[in-house]
Amino acid sequence: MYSPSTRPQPTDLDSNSTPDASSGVAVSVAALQKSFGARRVLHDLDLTIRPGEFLAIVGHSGCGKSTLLRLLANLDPASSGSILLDGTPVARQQEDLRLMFQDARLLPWKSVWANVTLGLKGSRADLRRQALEALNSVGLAERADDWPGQLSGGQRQRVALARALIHKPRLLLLDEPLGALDALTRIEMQGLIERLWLRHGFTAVLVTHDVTEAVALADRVILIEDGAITLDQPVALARPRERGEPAFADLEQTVLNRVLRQDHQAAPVTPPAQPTRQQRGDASLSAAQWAAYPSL
Ligand SMILES: Nc1ncnc2c1ncn2[C@@H]1O[C@H](COP(=O)(O)OP(=O)(O)OP(=O)(O)O)[C@@H](O)[C@H]1O
Repeated sequence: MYSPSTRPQPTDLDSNSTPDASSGVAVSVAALQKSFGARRVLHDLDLTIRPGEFLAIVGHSGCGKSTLLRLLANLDPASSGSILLDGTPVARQQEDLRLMFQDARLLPWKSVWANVTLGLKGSRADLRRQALEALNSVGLAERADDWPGQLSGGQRQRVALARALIHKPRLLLLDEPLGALDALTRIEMQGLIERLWLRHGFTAVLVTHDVTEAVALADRVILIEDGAITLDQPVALARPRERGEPAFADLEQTVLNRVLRQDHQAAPVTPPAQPTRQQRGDASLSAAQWAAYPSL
């Protein structure tokens, strides 16, 4: 086990490691606001991320997690406020960051290795060498000449990860990248992302619905609620983290309780009128089932 402050040296992880373990970018967000027409999604959001930090963002659907990520990536303009990467407006730091989404977004008519080197310039031999190196770091070098359609969902996400990392980003933005994967593949991918983050030292921002995933990976978990950050929870657990350990479970519960409390504090909503049995056309329900209808 190693603590967050004593990252393993690259050579502890594998022989292809990049030596710089502190190459992440500092992110500084101040008084950030974003509205879509009359709908105000983010308001007066302040956030500082340390170089090399792993931050997870959780929150209810529609709270503005992806919106914040898109602003950090400069894909959308903020309504007001500022986003600085190492003190420079994000618009001028595009080369420093890469994004990864829930779907791998690979070009189906290009081979796996050609997908990985998209946007890179160089001789074919050099690009292929770089692609093989990147694919090797995600355990997929032997699939370099396959087509994306021949890969599983998890393998496609590995290729997307290789495609992001080949650019040596200083900031990696992850928008629910494991959301479509089965539970086992998801845990394997979490381990891979953690190892690559430890090796390369980039700053990572992960949007996730999965509180366990957030606590497993992040140095800090923030909760967005009503357009602002309402929880900023450090996760000072040694890595790699053991999900079954009491300290892990305690933190997981702390975050989960806070997320769920939003529901209890929300303004009461008038439930829609229940349909009559006749309107629903369902005579097969037992009296007990019918009584429990709202939860069926
Ligand atoms: N381009 C857009 N135009 C109009 N409204 C938008 C646009 N993008 C996002 N929104 C709105 O902003 C709000 C936040 O959306 P966002 O995608 O950031 O939520 P989220 O927290 O990532 O949700 P989820 O967890 O479901 O992905 C939503 O109400 C959404 O409808």
